[in-house]
Amino acid sequence: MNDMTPPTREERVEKLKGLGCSRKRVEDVRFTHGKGNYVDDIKLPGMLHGDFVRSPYAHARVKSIDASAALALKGVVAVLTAKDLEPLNLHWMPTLAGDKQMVLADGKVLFQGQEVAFVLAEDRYIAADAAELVEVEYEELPVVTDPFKALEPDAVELREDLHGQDSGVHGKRRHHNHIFLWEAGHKEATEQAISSAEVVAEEMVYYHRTHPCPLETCGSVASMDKVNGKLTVYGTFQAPHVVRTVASLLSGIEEHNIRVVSPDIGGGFGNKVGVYPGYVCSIVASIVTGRPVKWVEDRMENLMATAFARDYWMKGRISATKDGRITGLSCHVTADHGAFDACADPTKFPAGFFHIMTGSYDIPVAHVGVDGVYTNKAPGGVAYRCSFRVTEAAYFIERMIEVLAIELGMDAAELRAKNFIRKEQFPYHSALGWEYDSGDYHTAWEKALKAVDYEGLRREQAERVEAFRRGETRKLLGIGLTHFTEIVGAGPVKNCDILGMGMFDSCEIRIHPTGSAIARLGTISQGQGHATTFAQILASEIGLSADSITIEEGDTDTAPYGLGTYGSRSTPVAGAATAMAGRKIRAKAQMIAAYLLEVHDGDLEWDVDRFVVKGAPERFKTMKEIAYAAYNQAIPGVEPGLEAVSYYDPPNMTYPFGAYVCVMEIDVDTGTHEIRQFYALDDCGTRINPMIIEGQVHGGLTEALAIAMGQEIAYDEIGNVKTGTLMDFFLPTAWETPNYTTDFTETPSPHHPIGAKGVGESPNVGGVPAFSNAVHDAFRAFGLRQVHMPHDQWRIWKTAHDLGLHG
Ligand code: PCD
Ligand SMILES: [Cu+]
Repeated sequence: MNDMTPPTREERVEKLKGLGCSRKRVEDVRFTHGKGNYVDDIKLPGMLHGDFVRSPYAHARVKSIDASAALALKGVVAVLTAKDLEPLNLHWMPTLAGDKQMVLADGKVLFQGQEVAFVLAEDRYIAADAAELVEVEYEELPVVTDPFKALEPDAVELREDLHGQDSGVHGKRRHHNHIFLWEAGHKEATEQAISSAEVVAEEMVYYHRTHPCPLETCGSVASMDKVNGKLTVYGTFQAPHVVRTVASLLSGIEEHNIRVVSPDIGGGFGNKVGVYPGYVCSIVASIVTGRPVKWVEDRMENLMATAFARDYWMKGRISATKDGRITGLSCHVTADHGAFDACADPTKFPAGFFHIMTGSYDIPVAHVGVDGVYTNKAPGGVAYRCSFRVTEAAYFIERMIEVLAIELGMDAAELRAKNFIRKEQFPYHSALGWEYDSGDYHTAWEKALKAVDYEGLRREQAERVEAFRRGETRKLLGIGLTHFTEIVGAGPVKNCDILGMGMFDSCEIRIHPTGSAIARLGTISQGQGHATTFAQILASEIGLSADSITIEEGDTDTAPYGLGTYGSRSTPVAGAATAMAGRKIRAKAQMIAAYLLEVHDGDLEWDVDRFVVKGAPERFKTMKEIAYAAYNQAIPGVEPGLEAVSYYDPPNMTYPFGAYVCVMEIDVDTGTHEIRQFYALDDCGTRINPMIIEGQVHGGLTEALAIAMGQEIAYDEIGNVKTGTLMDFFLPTAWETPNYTTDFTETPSPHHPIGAKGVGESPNVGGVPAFSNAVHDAFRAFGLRQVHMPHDQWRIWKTAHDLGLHG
């Protein structure tokens, strides 16, 4: 009897494992069984291995390169230098930021670790041995690692190739080491607001240079099939289609003859957005030799030469009335871009979306100017879990708020609440030109403060300060607050592009006759779990269980064109494309169902996994039945098959937000810290998979912890990288990582088809200021205003020392 009972509506919904379900990650079976397929797992017959000779100097002329000893080593096939690439016009390559970058040293080197020669050998070890045997004669030149010194009149000219060029793609260059000045907002109005304000706080906020450091380093395997003229490139690419187009433009090989595959990727975090010399060299080497060529960098190469992030010196001024109403905000950034401007930003925005720097606050006027500067450091400027300089902006405003609170003698939580954009102001137009889609900051803030018992914490903190002053304790208590607004989902093609390619994204769906499906997207997961979550979006749209839907990404021969995964854009853009393609499937399915049920289209309504005749619930066709009919029944006026594709150009970006509180104990004598509590409330609109969101938040917070508390790419004055190994570059383990409490509110995006916003980057954007503000807050009672990150043990100790707390 029971077996005959049809499932209830709830049971049918549950079976879909659609939106809102904490579905287990389908990709993990493969990973936990050691069956992942990463670039380094790819082994092709006859494959050669490449390795770089890299510069030990930060700035030097390359007088000569002698490869004879290397070439004499058994198993060495070739040694490529800039001279070999020059006839192909590949000794330099364009960067994502409209600059150009040497592929191999052309006459000089500009940073330590720069690629000088590419050694090709029968195996990886021979290649490494041979690289040691290449004799390079260098003549050292003066080194500049400080962007302010780089702009002094007598500073050495770094980019001689640009000599005499007083403008670049982003406008005027006012000095030979200057790249651009980019501005937004109203300068005069802002100056006016600040100079006439009752209270002004001014501070230099430095967000240090760091590095995404994914577990898997960058690499590629290029294979030129000379017989049929087809080039296949496997690589750690966050944007495989863009790599295909660029490879075609640079090599002259027609695009249909290039196949780019991003296999499993062991973490991207922005590190794998850019194009690196290793990719170019492996491709050229394969074209020249006709054999597959693999290049995989090691950890030190990864830290030294690929993709730094941040390095922004942000000089800020914020003004307010005596009772704490913000009246203006100004910021001047000196941005250290290293030797080449290879920032991964949309063309129009050389400082990314830094002008989201007014944050969560209703600030009437603002102005920002960003000076890009060349120094003898590695190029990059990648997002590192933050869509295009948003983390710098969030750190800046969240520090400025704290400094203003000190200036006003006001509680920092109250100051924030007083200035939040109010719920009814959305869509909100910011002073720097953004349209925030939706938000409810006060609700999130109140929830957060209540969850941590904010007032109780402040009382405890005050008691602690007293006890410290009485000599009863050596530990201080810091309460780190942050309310951040993110901007993710680039987006609008009219505003955003990479190398001229507009930033839409795509999804193509094929429903199979038995009612299962494959969907392919222009994005590529690097650990985010797209195979799990995109199937969930579709399940809710088309009424087939997520378990019956395969998601495939990363192979340009099969996936529709897309701009890739970074800047938390997959959910806002490709996720929207997925929903829209699903709706096209449903529209056709409705016509088929109408035919099968012999009713008019309009007499049907969608119900979870079926079309039902209105008013006659016993008459329906399930999606499975419809799929079968689509292929096996002649339906007048309807083509066979059930497929759809959607290219989605988002009308706007999405603006996720969050409220974080970090409670930290600091030992004044040792400089050590202990995180007692970390509360993270995220609002990413409609939640697809709460479990994955929680994982994303944990991961992003841990990267934020790393950055705030110790991680850094540091240089000495002659340009040596001091943190080029995991001995010196802080990567937190379970030991350093605290417990996180996650929470949420849900304010859907009004323009996204399912209301979802991105979330992957939010915890980093909000996390860094929360950790840093906790350190600052612990010392507030003793007069600390601003101290630079990372807050490692030594720097915290030094802060205590400089404040006279060591007696
Ligand atoms: N509402 C919502 C949202 C979202 N989600 C989910 O979550 C994730 C994420 O998302 P998103 O936010 O959209 O993002 P995407 O695009 O996907 O991704 C990207 C990001 O992601 C993150 N995360 C991660 N994880 C992992 N594991 N790994 C990795 O690598 C990574 N990375 C990082 C980064 S850094 Mo950049 O690149 O810097 O710009 S950006 C980034 C996915 O899965 C999705 O689906 C859900 O569920 N819901
Ligand atoms: Cu960023």
